[in-house]
Order: sequence, then C-alpha cells, then structure tokens
Amino acid sequence: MATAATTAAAVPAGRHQHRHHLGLRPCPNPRRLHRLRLPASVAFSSPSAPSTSSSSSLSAPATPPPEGGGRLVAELVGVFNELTGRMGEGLATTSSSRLLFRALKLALPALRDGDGGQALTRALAVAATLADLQMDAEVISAGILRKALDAGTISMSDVEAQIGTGIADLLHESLRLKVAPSKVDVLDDESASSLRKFFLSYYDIRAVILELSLKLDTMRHLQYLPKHLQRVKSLEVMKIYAPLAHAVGAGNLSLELEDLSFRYLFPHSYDHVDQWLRNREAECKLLINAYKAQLLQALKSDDELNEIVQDISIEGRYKSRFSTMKKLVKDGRKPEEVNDILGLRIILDPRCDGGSSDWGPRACHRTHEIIRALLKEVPGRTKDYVTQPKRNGYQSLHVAIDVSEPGKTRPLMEIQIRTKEMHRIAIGGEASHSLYKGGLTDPGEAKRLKAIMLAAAELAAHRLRDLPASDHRGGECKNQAFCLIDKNGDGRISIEELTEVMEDLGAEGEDAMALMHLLDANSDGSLSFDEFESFQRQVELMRSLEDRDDHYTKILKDKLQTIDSAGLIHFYRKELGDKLLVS
Ligand SMILES: Nc1nc2c(ncn2[C@@H]2O[C@H](COP(=O)(O)OP(=O)(O)OP(=O)(O)O)[C@@H](O)[C@H]2O)c(=O)[nH]1
Ligand SMILES: Nc1ncnc2c1ncn2[C@@H]1O[C@H](COP(=O)(O)OP(=O)(O)OP(=O)(O)O)[C@@H](O)[C@H]1O
Ligand SMILES: [Ca+2]
Ligand SMILES: [Ca+2]
Repeated sequence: MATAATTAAAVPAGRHQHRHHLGLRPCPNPRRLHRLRLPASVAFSSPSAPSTSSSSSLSAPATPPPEGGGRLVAELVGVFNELTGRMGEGLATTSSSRLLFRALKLALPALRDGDGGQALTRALAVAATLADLQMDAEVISAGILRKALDAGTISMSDVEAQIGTGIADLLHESLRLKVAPSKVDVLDDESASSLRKFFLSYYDIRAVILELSLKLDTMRHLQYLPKHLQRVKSLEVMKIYAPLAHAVGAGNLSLELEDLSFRYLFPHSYDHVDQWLRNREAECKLLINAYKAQLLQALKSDDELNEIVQDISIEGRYKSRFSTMKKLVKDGRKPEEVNDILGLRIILDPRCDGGSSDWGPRACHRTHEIIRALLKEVPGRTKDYVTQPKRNGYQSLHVAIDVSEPGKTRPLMEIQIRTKEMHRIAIGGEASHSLYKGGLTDPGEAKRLKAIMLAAAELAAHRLRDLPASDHRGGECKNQAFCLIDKNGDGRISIEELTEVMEDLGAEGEDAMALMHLLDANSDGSLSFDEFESFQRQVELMRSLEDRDDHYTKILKDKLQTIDSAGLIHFYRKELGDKLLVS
C-alpha cells in the first residue's frame, strides 16, 4: 500500500529555534480576544418512553384493553405522551401541553379514517419529525392539523375557533409557502437559489421548517403518485427543500430528502454511485485510517510545528452516496473525478490563535510543508483559503493527494488544514457548513437569518410561556395527560370530564360510562391518579402489540436527532428553551 511510507525524519528538519526566531509576531497576552463560546449542545435527551412508563408497563394488564370509545381515549393519551416525551427538555410547558392536547383532540377524529388508514400514521410521523427537530408545541400541532386540513376533514375556521390564532397564522403561512414553487416557470439554479432565499426572508421560519417536514412525508410516500409528479416533486426537493434543510441546520433531514429525490430522479445513476462507492468503501476506509495515523505521527514529531501548536487532531471521512451524487449531477463528473471521496481534516491548536497573531496561518503552512515532503500532492489543486479567506470568512488550506499505487488507481484524497478557530467559523460561524451546503454563503444574510430565528423564538416563548396565575396547580403536575382531562383540578377524573374528552374525540356518551366501569378499580365513580396510570400502562402495552401501528412506532422509535449543533434551528431551540426557563 503506497501510504505515507516516508517517515517524519524525511521532512525538512525542524529548525529548533525559539518562538520569536520563527518570525512569528508575539502572542498578545493574556487571552486577548473575546472568544465566542460555542453554543452549548442541544439537549436531545427527551425520553423515548412516555413519562409514565415503568418496568411494570410491560406486564399483562389487569383489565383487557378498552374497546370502542375507550380506544379513542387510549389513542389520544398514547400519542400525547409519545410526542411530549420527544419534545425535549424544557419545551413541554403546561401551556404547550394544553395546546398539543387540544390540537390532537381536533385532529385525531379528522384523520382516523382517511387515506386508507394511513392519514393518521402519516400525520403523526410529521409531528414526530418536528418534535425531533426540537420544534415547539405550536409547530408540532400545526404539522398534525395541516395534514387534516389537506385531507379536507377540518377547516381553517375550526382551527381558529378551537385552537387559536397563533397556529392558524402558522398554517396560513405554510399554505402560502406550499404554492410558492409553482410561481416559478423554470426551476434552474438561479431561480431555485432565489426561491430558497425568498423562503427564508419573507416567510415565518417556523412555517419553513413545517414545510420541510411535510416534504419529507411526501417523499416517503412518493410511490403512490403518478410518475410525472414523482419527478416534479423530487426536482423541487433537490433544488429547494434539501438545501433549505441544510441551511436551517437540519442536516439529517436534508440527507434523507436528497436520498429520496435522487433515487426518483436518477434511479440508474443512484444505483451506479451506490455500487461504485460500496466497492471501494472497505479499502478506502483502511487507507483513511492509515494516512491519519501516519500524518499525526509526522506532525507531532516536527519540532518547528510543535513550537507553534499545543495540540493536533485529525478527522477522516468517506464521502456519502448523496453528497457524491450531488457533485456528479452538478457538473457531470464521473465518480473517479470527485476529489474528496477520501477526506482528512487536520485541526491545529496554535499556542496563540486568531486576532492579529499569525501563529495560526504559520501552523497551517508548516503543516502543508510537512505533507508535501511526505505525500504526493496533486499540482494545481491546492487552495489556500488561509492566506485568502473566502468572502464568508471561511479559512482552510486544501490539498489533493494522489493515493494511487502502480497498477492501482484510486480516487484522490482531500486534506483540509485549519486551526481550531478557523474550524469554529466553518462549523458554526457565518461560513457554517450548513449554510455552505444550503447555498447561503453571504455572511450578511447568515447574520440576518439568525436574527430572524431568534425573533421567532421570542414570539413563540411569549405564547408558550406558563403564566403562574393561570394554572390552578401552580405548575405542579405529575402526569400531564391526567391533568388535562381533570379539568377542575380536583385530582380525580369524573364521569363528566371523561364524557367531555370522549365527545371531543367523536365517541358516544355511553362509551364514557363503559370506560369508567372498566378503569374505576375501586368503584367510586371516578378515576384516581393511580387508576389512570394503570390505564396508561395498558395503552402502552396495546400500542406495542398493535400491528397496525408498526410503521408509526418504528418511525417514532427511530429518533431522527436531526439538528446540527450550530444551525439556525439550534439557535431557535436554545433561545426558546432559555426564554421558557426564565418565565
Ligand atoms: N463550512 C464551509 N466549508 C467549505 C466552504 N467552502 C469550502 N468548504 C469545504 O471545502 C471543501 C472543498 O472546497 P474547495 O476547495 O473550494 O473545492 P471545490 O471547488 O468546491 O471542489 P470540488 O467541487 O470538489 O472540485 C468543500 O467540500 C467543503 O468541505 C465554506 O464556505 N464553508
Ligand atoms: N476533507 C474532509 N475531512 C474530514 N471531514 C470532512 C472533509 N470534507 C468534508 N468533511 C465533513 O464531512 C461531512 C459531510 O460533508 P460532505 O462530504 O457532504 O460535504 P463537503 O465535502 O463538505 O462539501 P462538498 O460536497 O461541497 O464538497 C461534513 O461534516 C463535513 O464537514
Ligand atoms: Ca376532576
Ligand atoms: Ca376510582
């Protein structure tokens, strides 16, 4: 294997000078720059099981699962618990739960029988995607209601009257967005790019995220549409929605959208690329690891570099199907002409980084020298964005390395060299990877989008914040579903309260009586907290046993965790979480 056979000793000898002999400008002291802290990572820690789950939840139920109207309540409680469980810490405030509960009561009956039994499953999958994108209760509720609106089983005035104007506004906005692409005659690169910018600038950004989740739902069920519509929708997704998902920081959602649209648009090339990458995958991954280890050793043993840096790390990656496909489609390249199939990224931690110090660039250039001495650099392919940063502030030095052996050609390997500070900007700053992938490389625009996202969080927090006086339990509620049904807050669910929720779900009055008989273990005519919890355990068991819900359950369990740690959604979620916390 023609890996970096030369050892570090072959590298031009480090000059062993003291720091100022290297011609470095002195390191301003102490830590001179207001170092922006990376935003704390988002808590994805929403429990996968509803809050009421316990080890006993899988034991056989004391009473048989309810039938008829009881089943509707079971469905409501089950779905409610799943979604609030996925909403992430801090977002499921009492006001949020109330809103979601109301939305579910309106949407579940409206969706139950539609689309050959698929309508409800699909609406709930949309809701799950939105919850995993760390969206708030308004957006999640709007996702479910939009499916009911599209099915024609509820109207906008139902939403306004029963849920509120906040959600109705969001839905109006999402409906406006839905038709926007049809206003463009030709979907070339330019119009697609302006459409994406238009979406982000002129529409409520939460409606854009809602639309993205709905698009994912459409793409997952594209097989039911006629061929020409499959192509039109896939093209829209590839040109507008997948880059938009990248731009807002929903990386995995974007990958799934790309994958699905590529498969429909170019089934043959998709298979071809998939096959091509698969055939080389094992060998290339070994090569990546071998080069990584050898480079790290060479860099760490170079005295000159070690004078400048205090730490060096290297990341490696093998390019994904979709990302490779995109390059092929973009300019008609062959897979072997994609020059970053194998990728390494060297991240240097200079003893003094950023500001007016030139230690960072010096470290990058010294690293480049070491690589040149060690590996076969492809002439004319080097890009020095360290000396000449891109307009968006992106800095990194890129070299292409020929890793072929005699008689064995291989794809090129790209090595990116950057400092920690440059990396921070590339990941989360205005040159962020999600904006780069989303085709939004203008820093002014990136700043503005972030401001819009933060303003949206402020507004949402305003509506979802709990007002202490408005809650007769003072915010104390061990079981949200119980408290929402127990309207008068006396700690018991009366027959009137049960009847009310069942009527909202479209069940008959006498069904409430039957359910009460079934669940009221001590026959006192009302449901205590414990009696309700035992019902919930049955609901969970029932859901886990149901074949019909297999698909939905899988989607729910298969948590997407789709948000980038530095994308716009991340900022939204963090801001909203902070705002709800202080209320
Ligand atoms: N985060 C971020 N990464 C960037 C940006 N520009 C380039 N990159 C990264 O650098 C890699 C290579 O970019 P370039 O050297 O400009 O190469 P290119 O002309 O896009 O290369 P090919 O399309 O592969 O020929 C990309 O694949 C990204 O990983 C940017 O603005 N932001
Ligand atoms: N040379 C590299 N070494 C290590 N990681 C990389 C390298 N290039 C990209 N990555 C990372 O791999 C992930 C997937 O990126 P992807 O390959 O889809 O795009 P890209 O190479 O950055 O951009 P483009 O497709 O425009 O070349 C991202 O997290 C990206 O930061
Ligand atoms: Ca009560
Ligand atoms: Ca009782």
